[in-house]
Amino acid sequence: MIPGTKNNMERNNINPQDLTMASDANQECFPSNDDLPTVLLHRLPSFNSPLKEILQPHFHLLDPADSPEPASSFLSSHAKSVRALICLYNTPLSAETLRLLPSLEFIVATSAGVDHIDLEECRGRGIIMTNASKAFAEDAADYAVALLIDVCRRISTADRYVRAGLWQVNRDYPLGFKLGRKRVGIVGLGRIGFEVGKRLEAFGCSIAYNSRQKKPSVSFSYHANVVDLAKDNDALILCCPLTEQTHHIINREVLEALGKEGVIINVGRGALIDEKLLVKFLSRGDIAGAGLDVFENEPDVPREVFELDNVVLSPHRAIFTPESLEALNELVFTNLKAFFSNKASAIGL
Ligand SMILES: O=CC(=O)O
Repeated sequence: MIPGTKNNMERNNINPQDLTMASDANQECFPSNDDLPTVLLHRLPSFNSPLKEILQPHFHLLDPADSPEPASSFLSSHAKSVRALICLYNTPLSAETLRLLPSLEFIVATSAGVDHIDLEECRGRGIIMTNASKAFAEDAADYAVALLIDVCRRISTADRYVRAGLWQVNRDYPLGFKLGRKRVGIVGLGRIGFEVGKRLEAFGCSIAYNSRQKKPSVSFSYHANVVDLAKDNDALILCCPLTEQTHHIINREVLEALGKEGVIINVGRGALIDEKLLVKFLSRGDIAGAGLDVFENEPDVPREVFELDNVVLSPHRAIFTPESLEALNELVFTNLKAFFSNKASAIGL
């Protein structure tokens, strides 16, 4: 266990059973330094992480950035021994890079979304992969709800109004909309979507969702397609992964179905929405507003939305808090330990 993380484990519902197995495994499987499994830290040079210090005593950790060699030649000399890879945040992981790693069995993605990883290559080779939604779900869900409240009640706009000294000039600041009793449709009911639903139920909203399959254990109402979900709800919250099937899942038909009073919140990926079209709908008042944490070409944001008071913008930060990052470190450590102790069932997905 990583010291000082007990509170986070409780907060993030990491199963202590997993950790027990992982620490037993530590004693069983890593008797000497020579036997440590080789784990590659795959990261853009700008990404740093305390994971390195945490993992170094337990694994033979390779970080190409530590070597004077260029990353490509570093990989050709060390790649054969790599059994696990940590893909830090959205560092692209192509089929070409994966093919340099013939012994790779396990990928630990430190992100919730894995659209930057060549999944077809992973599937073809039977490489096991975990993502980090378990560590990030609660914070991402809080943020999605915060964006929805902000758009409905015009909080960011009100802040700008007060700071600009407009309150003194005009006391008639326009009213926002009540959130309670609104109908909210969640697109993608994974860990994050489910946490969003739980939170909004407590606000008195009715919750519906669309996902690939109906979830038998969930009481929210299921819609098999997103157009119907949009038609029947006041707001859509996007929490699904970006795949070929979900690219531009929010298209003209969905935006028209959502209608003039509708609000859209995106904490998934920018390309879930046809962004150019969204800008048109927002500018013309064909939907009521949007809260966007993600964009199609980050960090570029369409300039037209800067002028729009019905849009709340955020720089892809929904998942991040110091607490979620600590939970992420715990999760990565636990999963690697579980994997290398042949206790794949203990991997926290
Ligand atoms: O957007 C963030 C993530 O996918 O982790």
